[in-house]
Amino acid sequence: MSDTPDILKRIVAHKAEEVAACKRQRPLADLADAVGAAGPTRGFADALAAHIRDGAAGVIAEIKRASPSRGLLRADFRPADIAVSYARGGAACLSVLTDRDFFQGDPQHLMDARGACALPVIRKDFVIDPYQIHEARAMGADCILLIAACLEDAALSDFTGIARELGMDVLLEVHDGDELTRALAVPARLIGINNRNLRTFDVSLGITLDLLAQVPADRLLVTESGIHTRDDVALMRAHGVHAFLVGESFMRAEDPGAKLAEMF
Ligand SMILES: O=C(O)c1ccccc1NCC(=O)[C@H](O)[C@H](O)COP(=O)(O)O
Repeated sequence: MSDTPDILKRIVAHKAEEVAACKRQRPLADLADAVGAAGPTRGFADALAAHIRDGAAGVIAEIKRASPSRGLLRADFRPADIAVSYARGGAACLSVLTDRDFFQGDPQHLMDARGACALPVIRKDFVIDPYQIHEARAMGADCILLIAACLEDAALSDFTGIARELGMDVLLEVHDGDELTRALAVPARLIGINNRNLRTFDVSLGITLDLLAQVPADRLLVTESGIHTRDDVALMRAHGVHAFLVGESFMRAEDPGAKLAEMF
């Protein structure tokens, strides 16, 4: 794929234009009312931890129509129905893509999914500006994703603080040892190790296995991407990794929640 090597750069550059347009349309001050009306958060990290404490896997089940690496994943795409199916299948939390241009996502997908069940939801997008954190809460999100590869140290720390002030958890995502070192300097409870290299799209579960020893016990490690089989789940759990973020395998299944129950 000719456009893969710079996909993260392209997404971030595009995101800056998108955020600037959103700010013009709906200034931060206007978001405050929606943030106030959003109601309490549902406790994303707590829900994951509770599943694991009970001996189960903590599954963050993803709702995404398409991705840059895989193209269209699901033609029959109804976020509310998928959310209900995931809740029935035993998910601890939901992840909903809100990026329109690269994932065919939409903020409405998050609102529909969250409205259809009682599960906490992470806004899965490329956060590069505090505006998006307020926007996330305004649309109901209980957690945001921060990607170490997209943000300087100061932003990782500041954005985590803003999310916490708004009552949200943060899933701080890394892909290598340097990013993990930077992430551990930030008081985010959830550390995501993405098995997918977001620049080349290579996926290897070895990324989690190589880095997991460096994650202290007071952080909750989430393995992300490339989990497709019961063997993948068993491999991770045998290494003490009990929290998972899974998208593609569920999205390609006719009944995503049944697929979740079967794999976990
Ligand atoms: O998946 C992509 O193509 C992608 C490209 C650029 C940035 C992020 C991308 N994916 C986000 C994710 O990492 C996954 O949605 C998530 O971890 C679930 O992975 P999977 O189970 O493999 O769908």
